[in-house]
Order: sequence, then structure tokens, then C-alpha cells
Amino acid sequence: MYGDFKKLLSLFNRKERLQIAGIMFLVFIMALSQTIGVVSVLPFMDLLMNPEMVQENEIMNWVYTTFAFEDTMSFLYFAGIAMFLIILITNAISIFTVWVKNKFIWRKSHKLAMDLLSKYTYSPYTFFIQHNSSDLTKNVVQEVKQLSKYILRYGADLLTHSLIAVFIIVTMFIVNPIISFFALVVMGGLYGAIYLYVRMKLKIAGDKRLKANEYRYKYVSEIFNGIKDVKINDREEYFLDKFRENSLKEADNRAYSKAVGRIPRYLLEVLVFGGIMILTLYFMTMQGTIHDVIPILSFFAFAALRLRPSLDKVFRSATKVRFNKSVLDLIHEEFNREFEEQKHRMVRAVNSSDSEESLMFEDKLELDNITFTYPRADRPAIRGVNLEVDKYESVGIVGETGAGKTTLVDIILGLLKPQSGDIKVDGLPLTGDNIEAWQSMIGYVPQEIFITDDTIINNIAFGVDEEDIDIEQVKKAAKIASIHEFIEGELEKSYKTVLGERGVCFSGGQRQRIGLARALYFDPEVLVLDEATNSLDNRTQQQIIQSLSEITEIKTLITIAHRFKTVENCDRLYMMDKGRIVAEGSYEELLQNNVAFRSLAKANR
Ligand SMILES: Nc1ncnc2c1ncn2[C@@H]1O[C@H](COP(=O)(O)OP(=O)(O)OP(=O)(O)O)[C@@H](O)[C@H]1O
Repeated sequence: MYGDFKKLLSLFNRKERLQIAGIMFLVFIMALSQTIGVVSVLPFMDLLMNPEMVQENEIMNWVYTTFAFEDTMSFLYFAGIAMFLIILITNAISIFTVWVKNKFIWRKSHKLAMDLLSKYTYSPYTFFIQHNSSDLTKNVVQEVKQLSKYILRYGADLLTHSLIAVFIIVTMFIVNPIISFFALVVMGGLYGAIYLYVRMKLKIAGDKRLKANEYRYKYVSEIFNGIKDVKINDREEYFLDKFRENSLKEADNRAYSKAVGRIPRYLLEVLVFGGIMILTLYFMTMQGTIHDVIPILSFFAFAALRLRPSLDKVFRSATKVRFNKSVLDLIHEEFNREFEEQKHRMVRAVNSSDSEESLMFEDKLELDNITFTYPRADRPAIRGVNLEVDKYESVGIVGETGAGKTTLVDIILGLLKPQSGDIKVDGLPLTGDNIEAWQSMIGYVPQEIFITDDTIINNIAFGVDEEDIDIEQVKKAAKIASIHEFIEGELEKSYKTVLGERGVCFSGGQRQRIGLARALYFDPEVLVLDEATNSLDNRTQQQIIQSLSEITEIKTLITIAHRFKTVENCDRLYMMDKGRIVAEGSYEELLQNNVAFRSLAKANR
């Protein structure tokens, strides 16, 4: 319990903890005012039953004479209005407190989602290789909300209503300890016994819900991302069944926790009503009349009326907090995930970009004895690679599938951090401090182009604010990528055409050209193409190679290619096999001197 409390508190900074203290104070005032509301019933009912109290009771008498009431009736009216005002004010205080509390909780929910998303976004690329994107989406979108709603909100409710209940119970004890004792034993015992009984069951149900929810997101994402395969292989029912199974599990576990939360409420209603009946009958039998005990009965009835919802909320909140303990564990764990690179970047993001080192690329890029093993892989994907790329040079990387070409490029891009060896730009090793400067010089076209459900302009000027987009630059990039004519000639809305989610409205080759235009829009020093022209027909490919060879006069080009035609004109080629560089030279040199290259080139023309 203490551990959970510490975990929860660790999600708040100093300022937020102070705000919590402020809210606690408000809650205290609210509990106090609710108690005053309850207590004020007693003298009022006493007064109604015995109007002569105006003279007998010192305080009432003082009010009566000070404000010069004319008769008892007018004093009764006054007392009634005062009573009404007290209840009005106590409820107004409650509304205000609830508003402040909710504002804090939902702002915190927004901040937690924002912080978690930014933590994920700044995580190293290897993190994304190891995690399912639907799982990360679920954590940011749903589980943070679940934490806010069920741990923060109900945790706050638990505190608030515990405090109100304690105040009301203390008052009840002051008024009549014996009745209060019995009432408390029955009510508290009931809640306590049920809670102890369901405590463990709630935790297990909470764990099951979390797991089932993870699978729900996973299957939805698999259906939508793989819809073509799902349809062609006739697997609709398989995925729907998987979703159904987990969705039902999620729903049933939620329903269980909700139903458990409500059990005592109904039992208690019966108990409170029965208790008041028994008390009334007891006084009738013992004293022959209930006239004298009406004030005290009214007090207990009103106290029970106030106490029951509070006890009920305490119980329900406790069950909800318990049910969602696994969510607290999960979010706490996610926030405490630490990466070397990430620490570095987050700190820099906070401290502005001053600490970012500048980097020039005037001479050459060198890879010095690089070795890289993927997390959880048992052998290295890159082994002792040495490689050089001069400025304005065009370099091709070839090799059979699985040789390590993409991995090597990811290392050059600074996405993967090698376990040993250095990447040097003009002799300067790349570090956390200059990696962003290096990345800002690179334009990258991956194998799979990511297209956003947005216009062509926004897809080419990727992540640039609408008002900052240089439309001439967009067109220039599109021309080099051989897509400008198609956009202007064939598309009704030209550059304003919306491409659809993941670019479904475009062919593979068109998407690749958009990807190329995107890389070119930012006018990079180094252009890295990973099979970037493999979906293109020969004519378009030649067109692009021609345009690119014109720009390599002023750019450095690194190309991975299966089709050797693409790299025929490169100044230098590196051939990879099983993570090593096994040959280096110009296309002609390799063709003449290397048997393996010759057979690969023959197979992949
Ligand atoms: N995320 C990963 N986790 C573990 N191993 C991986 C991962 N990605 C790639 N590998 C392994 O690393 C090796 C190199 O893969 P890489 O994708 O770099 O090859 P490639 O030459 O680009 O292949 P292709 O031409 O088919 O794209 C392969 O053996 C592959 O199985």
C-alpha cells in the first residue's frame, strides 16, 4: 500500500504536490462544512418540536434578543432560512471543491499523456524495434486516462469521502455514542468484510483487464494494417474472434469491478431504513411517545443520509483503485524506463538547443570497425565494418538479402547505436551531442514510405507548418523525383490532393517518389536511399537516376539497391555478406575482379 502510494506520488512534481496539498485543504473545508450541515439539523428540529427553547437555550436567546425578533414564529422562519442557507453554502463549497479537484485531475491526465508520448517519441529507435506500436498507443491514449479516472479521481474521492465520513461519525458519537457505536459497527463491518473478501479478486480482475485490453488494441491494429492479407487469406473471422474473446474479457472484468462496488449500497439502504424503524419502535415502546426523540431521530436519519453516500463512495473508490493497481504499476514502469541517449536528448529538449554541437560535413564520413547486434539477437548483424564516403561521392551498397545493408544505413543515420566502433564525420566521432546536427544534414528515403493522410504538399514538406512551406521548393523536389508532371497533369486538386491513410490512393512507385521528394525538399547534404527506386518501372527509374546524378554534383549519395542498374554509375560500391564488407571498388572493377559480385550483378540486373 505504501509502495503504491510512493509510486503514485512519483508521478507528480513539486508544484503539483503543493497543489494536491491545497486541494486537500479544500477537501477538509468541504468535509467540515458538510458536517456543520448535518449538525445544524439537530437544534433546528429541537426548536421545531419545542419552540419554548428560544427562551431556554442561551445561544438562541442571545440571537432572539440581539436581533429583536417580535415573536417565536418569526424566529422559526429565521431559523428555517438560516438552515437553508447553511445547506446551500455547504453544497456550494462542495461544487467548488469538486470543480477544482476535477480540473487538477484532468489537466494531470493531459500532462501524463503528453509526457508519456514525448518520452516514447524521444526513445531510441531500438525501443520501437522491441515494442508493438498498438501497445504504446494504448498506453498513451487509454491507460493514462484509466489511471487518471480510476486512480487519481477515485483516489481523491477515497480521501474526500473518508474525511467526510470521519467528521460525520465523530459528530454522531458526540450526539449519542451508543447508537453511533452500533451504527458504525454494522455499517463499517459490512463494508470492511465485503472489501476484504473481494480485495484479491479485484486485483486479479484488474490484471486480466489490462492484458485483454492490450490484445484488443493489437488485433484492431493487425486487422487495419494488414487488411489486404486478412481479406485475401479469408482471415476476417479469425481476427474478429481474437478481438471478440479479449473484448469480452475486458468487458466482463470491468463489469465485475463495477458490480462489486455497488453491493454494499443496496444492503446498506435496507440496513439504514431498518435501523431507523427499530429506533422509532424502541422509543415508542420505552417512552410511549416519539415526540421527544424526533430531533435525535431526524439527526440520525439525516446523518445516515449524508454518511451512506460517503461510505459508499469510500468503498467504491477503494475497489476501483484496487482494480486499477496494475495500471499504476504499468505507467510507473513506463515513466521509469531509462535510456542513455534519451536522457541526453530529453535534457537538451528542456534546456533549449544551445548545448547541441554544430557539425560540418566538408570532407568525409568514416565508419571505423563498427559492430552491431540487435537487442535479443544471438549474433551480430554488422561485424567489424570499415567504410568511407567522401563528400560529393555517390556510394552504392549491395549484397544479398539479409546481408546487413539496411542495418548499416540505420547506423549511418544514427538510428542504431553500434556496440563498438566509431562513426566519424570529418574525423569527429558522432556522439549524443552532435547526432542531431548530423541527422539534419541527411535526407533519407526508406524501403517503405510512410505517407500521412494529408495533402501532397504536407507529405512532401513533412512536419512543416502550413504557413512555413516553400511551395516552389516542394515543386522543385517533386520535379527531381519525377512526380511533378503527374501531380499537375493528372490530379484534379494537384498538390492539394489528399493521399489517404498510408497513401492508399497512390501506387507503390508514386509513394516512393513522394518519399524521394520529401527527402529532397529539405535540401540535404547527404541523400540516403534504401531500395528507394525498387517499385519503379525501368523508364521512371532511369529518369530519377538521371536527375539524381545531376544533383550528386552538389550532394553526397548513399544508395542501397537490389537492382544493380541503380548503382551502376556510383563512384564506389561496397558489397556486403553476412554483416561484413567483402568487396569494394567501382562497378567495373568489381565486375572484372570479383566472382561473387559478378554472379550477384547478373542475377539482379
Ligand atoms: N529488429 C531486428 N531484430 C533482430 N534481427 C534483425 C532485426 N532486423 C534485422 N535483423 C537481422 O539483421 C540481419 C540484417 O538485416 P538487414 O535488414 O540489415 O538486411 P538487408 O541486407 O537490408 O536485407 P534486405 O535486402 O532483405 O532488406 C538479418 O539477418 C536480419 O534477420
